[in-house]
Amino acid sequence: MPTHQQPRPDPQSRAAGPAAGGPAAAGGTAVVVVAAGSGTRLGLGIPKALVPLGGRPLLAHALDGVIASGVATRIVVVLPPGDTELVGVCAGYAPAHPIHTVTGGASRTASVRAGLDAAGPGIDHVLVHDAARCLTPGWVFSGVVEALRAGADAVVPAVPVVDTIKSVVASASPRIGPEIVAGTHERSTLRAVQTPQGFRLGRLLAAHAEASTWEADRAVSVTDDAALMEAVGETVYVVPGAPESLKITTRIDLLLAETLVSNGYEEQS
Ligand SMILES: Nc1ccn([C@@H]2O[C@H](COP(=O)(O)OP(=O)(O)OP(=O)(O)O)[C@@H](O)[C@H]2O)c(=O)n1
Ligand SMILES: C[C@](O)(CO)[C@H](O)COP(=O)(O)O
Repeated sequence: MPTHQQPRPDPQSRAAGPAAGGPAAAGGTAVVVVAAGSGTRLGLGIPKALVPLGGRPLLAHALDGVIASGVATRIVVVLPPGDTELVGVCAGYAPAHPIHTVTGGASRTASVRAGLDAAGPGIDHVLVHDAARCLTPGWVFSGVVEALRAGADAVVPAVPVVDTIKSVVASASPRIGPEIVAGTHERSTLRAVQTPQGFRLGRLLAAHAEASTWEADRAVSVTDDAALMEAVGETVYVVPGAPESLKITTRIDLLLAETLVSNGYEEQS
């Protein structure tokens, strides 16, 4: 069944939280929020997680969403090296919601690895979430956790692709145009993948360990954790994502996010 035709889960079901458990939920669920990126494409000269949205840093919106979802037994935030401000944002959630902070690396994959190392004892499942997807609704977190509890070792939320996607190669006549089309993908099979991506912690750690032995160019082309799981032969399940779970990458994304916040989307999620 296409993901977009699946029913939207009842938001009340998230109140069950991690203790409710299921066949595959013996231990806790850690949420690793990766927030160590520099925000080069946004171009505001400050780490993206610190950029204000509706007057509060992106990271605060992301943490509000994680906490409201009720799925986390432990929250780990991965921060840029040398940060002094985002650590204060995290400290503001204590004592009700203690946030564990660690320093990230030069790539998203390195930052995720640092977060996984801090997942702590008694954790079965981990959700890896981009701080840049700071408006993700709680029902997306719940949907990922439900699939893990039903027995999946890897789960991604996704939405159908609305553009026609083509592969390209370098053109032999750059005077006319730099690239030519090499093929057109069947759109009905394509999904735009979001975060939080959920995993059985041991399996994701094993995939990261395997990836650390790869050649640099292969490792650099990995843009999400699910791709590491795919590369080691794991089955990755897909559950519904949300359009408002956009990744704030460029100025136009920030403008859209400002509009969503000022129209009360967070309160509705
Ligand atoms: N070394 C890195 C790079 C990225 N991220 C995180 O991974 C998520 C997705 O990355 P992206 O949106 O590309 O963020 P930036 O790396 O900050 O953006 P840019 O590439 O424009 O610099 C973000 O929450 C970002 O903070 C991270 O923790 N560590
Ligand atoms: C993980 C991700 O958000 C899934 O869509 C995406 O791959 C991150 O890409 P980025 O280039 O590191 O922002």
